[in-house]
Amino acid sequence: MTTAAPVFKNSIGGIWQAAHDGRTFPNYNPATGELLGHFPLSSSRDVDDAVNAARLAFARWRLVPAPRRGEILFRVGELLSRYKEDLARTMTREMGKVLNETQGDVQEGIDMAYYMAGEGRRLFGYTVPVELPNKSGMALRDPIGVVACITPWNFPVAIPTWKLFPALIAGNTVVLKPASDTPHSAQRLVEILYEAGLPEGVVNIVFGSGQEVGESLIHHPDVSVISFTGSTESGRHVAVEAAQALKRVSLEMGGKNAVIVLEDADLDLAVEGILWSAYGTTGQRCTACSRLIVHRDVQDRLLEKLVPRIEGLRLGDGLDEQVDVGPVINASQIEKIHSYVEIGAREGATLVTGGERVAEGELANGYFYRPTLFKDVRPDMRIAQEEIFGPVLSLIAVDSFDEAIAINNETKFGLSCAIYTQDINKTQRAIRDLTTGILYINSGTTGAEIQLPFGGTRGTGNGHREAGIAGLDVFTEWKVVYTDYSGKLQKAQIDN
Ligand SMILES: NC(=O)C1=CN([C@@H]2O[C@H](COP(=O)(O)OP(=O)(O)OC[C@H]3O[C@@H](n4cnc5c(N)ncnc54)[C@H](OP(=O)(O)O)[C@@H]3O)[C@@H](O)[C@H]2O)C=CC1
Ligand SMILES: O=C(O)CCC(=O)C(=O)O
Repeated sequence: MTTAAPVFKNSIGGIWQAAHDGRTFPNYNPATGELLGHFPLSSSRDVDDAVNAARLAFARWRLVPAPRRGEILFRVGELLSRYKEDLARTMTREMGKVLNETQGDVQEGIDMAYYMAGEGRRLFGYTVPVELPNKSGMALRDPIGVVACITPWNFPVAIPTWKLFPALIAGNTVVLKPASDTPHSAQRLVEILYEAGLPEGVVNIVFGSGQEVGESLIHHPDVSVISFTGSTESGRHVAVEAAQALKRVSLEMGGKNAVIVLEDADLDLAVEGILWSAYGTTGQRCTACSRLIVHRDVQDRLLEKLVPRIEGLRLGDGLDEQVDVGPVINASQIEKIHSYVEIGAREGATLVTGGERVAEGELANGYFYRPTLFKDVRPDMRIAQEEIFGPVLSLIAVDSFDEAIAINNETKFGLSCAIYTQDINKTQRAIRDLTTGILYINSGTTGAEIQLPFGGTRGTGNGHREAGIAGLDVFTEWKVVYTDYSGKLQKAQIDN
């Protein structure tokens, strides 16, 4: 017996509803090709409704005391914990990464919920002395208004929570536009928010394309803040368009992250870090390692240990617990990955392993790509400079620590970086000289924690950070309050 794929709806003003014109788009499993459901293919009319609902809800939500807002987020954390397994399976089905990674993705949402719930009882401002007697000065955080959150497919729960929860605790309301490749995970997240007691309209979700829903959101006059994660191309476009209306924009975009292995490194430790940073999530993390900068003295020994481990990675459906590496997200992504492999070969890099699509047996209906390693890569090659977002690693041999640092710093991105060495002096110099948002010493380039700021230098972003206290800066406006309780015009006020 076959059951029809379910049809999902937008949530606007707390009511689940179809798109105005009733259009839908399908959602498929990238490992099997199975049809998972249909989601509204929304238009600017649906965006108008959602922004209007968020605008109306803002008038009330900003007045809810922050500790009460925090209690709702705490309940969200509890519900996410309760549904963790189910959510992880939903995510693996629509996105492909293996179950322990999708569990980790949900866990980041849980961590963020509890963390921001705590912020509800802090939201620290500060007081400082002012120049006159009987006068005080303080700075406090105000919410801004309606926030548009535009999110990618690689962290379908975690990344929305990194945006939603700080926005909400600060008293803003939200319209979420999730990636078209992972609508179901986002739909479940919004259901959970309402189950936790969020008032109607405080979070709205509108499904549909970047071209239509995304564009309408970034141009909407009542959207005050745009928080975007995705490609450099889309992020730049969002920033340019939003600049016309002087909207606040936070961008989190690509990476070309390196693992640096120095001549004194513990190579077994390095192999573990490289393997999971380069091929975990099938290389589809903005923090994934795609450059391996290795001191020439240890290159051969490292390859001897690393290559068999790469070739031993098991590809398959992420729901199977024996599988290490799931599919890539969709057809255009697998074409992009393969085109970069061809570019690498043309540029003169040596293919050590991988370099092909796998479509045999159980893998026939999915988008599987063999974990790939190039060596003899020069730092100026396109495979060493451009974000591929797939399981492709480029080894660049160097002769010194200084050369490794310089090569790391010479890409247009600067998100994360790892260095393997036993030399404390070199780790200190690495901390000083690597221009990176996140530095890992003796562990891989992935594994960010939500209590610390997340984001990068150069073209990775536009200077903002997500998570930690810094994550609140995007969603709050500083307000300064002076109170004069002297009851008279003071001399220094006249002198000024
Ligand atoms: N830094 C990161 O974490 C990520 C980086 N990437 C990079 O991006 C590449 C392409 O991935 P892709 O998903 O296409 O990334 P996009 O930048 O196209 O998508 C990210 C989000 O932006 C939306 N969007 C697309 N165009 C617009 C627009 N004009 N206005 C407003 N919103 C828009 C998308 O909607 P829709 O899904 O409907 O197109 C999605 O919700 C990857 O190969 C990788 O290099 C991708 C994902 C995450
Ligand atoms: O690797 C991590 O720790 C976080 C990765 C991430 O958020 C991303 O790839 O977008």
